Amino acid sequence: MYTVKELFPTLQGEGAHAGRAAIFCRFAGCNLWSGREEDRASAICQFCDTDFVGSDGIGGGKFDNAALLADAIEASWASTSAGPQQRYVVFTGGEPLLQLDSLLIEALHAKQFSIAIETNGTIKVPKGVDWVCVSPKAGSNLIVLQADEIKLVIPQLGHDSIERLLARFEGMDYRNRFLQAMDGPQLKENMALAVSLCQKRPLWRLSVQTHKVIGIR
Ligand SMILES: C[S@@+](CC[C@H](N)C(=O)[O-])C[C@H]1O[C@@H](n2cnc3c(N)ncnc32)[C@H](O)[C@@H]1O
Ligand SMILES: Nc1nc2[nH]cc(C(=O)O)c2c(=O)[nH]1
Ligand code: SF4
Ligand SMILES: [Mg+2]
Repeated sequence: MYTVKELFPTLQGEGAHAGRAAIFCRFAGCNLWSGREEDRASAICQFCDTDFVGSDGIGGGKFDNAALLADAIEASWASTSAGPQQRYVVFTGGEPLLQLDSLLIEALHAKQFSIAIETNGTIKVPKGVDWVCVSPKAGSNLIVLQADEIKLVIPQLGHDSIERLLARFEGMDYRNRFLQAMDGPQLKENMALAVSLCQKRPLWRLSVQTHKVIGIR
């Protein structure tokens, strides 16, 4: 059984694949926050911009098996009139690795989908995922030490220690490195910090949450 908060066609808004047509499958639940506002201040991850509780969003629901969820993802792709080429699904959440498993990966590969994940990097990635974006969270135990993409939301630590953190990630096996300004009341300041860090440390590129800028989901 898979619990999906929402399932919708859109464009990937962030990172190396920004602008690419994708189905977003947002799984319910996360291991770093309950999703309840009253727990936010005591959570390991406190800045989340997403509602991932329950299965009541657009296209959400409980799917009894991998075949049923893969069919729903395929139907969502077809709903945009896209043909069978370039099929792409992004699993996010919440934390998708609490639910994504080899049965679902196989069912989607059988339908010629490329599979991407957005993960906090605390859970082992199953075989067969085609694109891994890891977004480490301060205070969590990062175990995904190799990925296609790292997308670090800043600031999560004092400004001095951000540069030490960047230096550490520069020495690791991430093929694309992005900084993303933390959304919220300080977005403007955070964006200025991200821009200046990208200028100072050109191994990093800026990831703008383009879907928010243009008003799509
Ligand atoms: C909602 S998370 C879900 C996937 C996974 N749990 C993770 O944290 O990577 C999706 C992406 O949004 C980023 N994100 C969450 N809250 C944000 C915020 N307030 N500002 C900018 N990015 C944020 C996360 O770091 C992650 O890259
Ligand atoms: N369009 C769009 N792109 C995204 N990239 C990462 C997202 C996420 O919440 O994981 C996201 C999202 O929610 N919408
Ligand atoms: S780890 Fe991801 S889904 Fe979980 S609370 Fe943090 S940003 Fe949100
Ligand atoms: Mg999002």
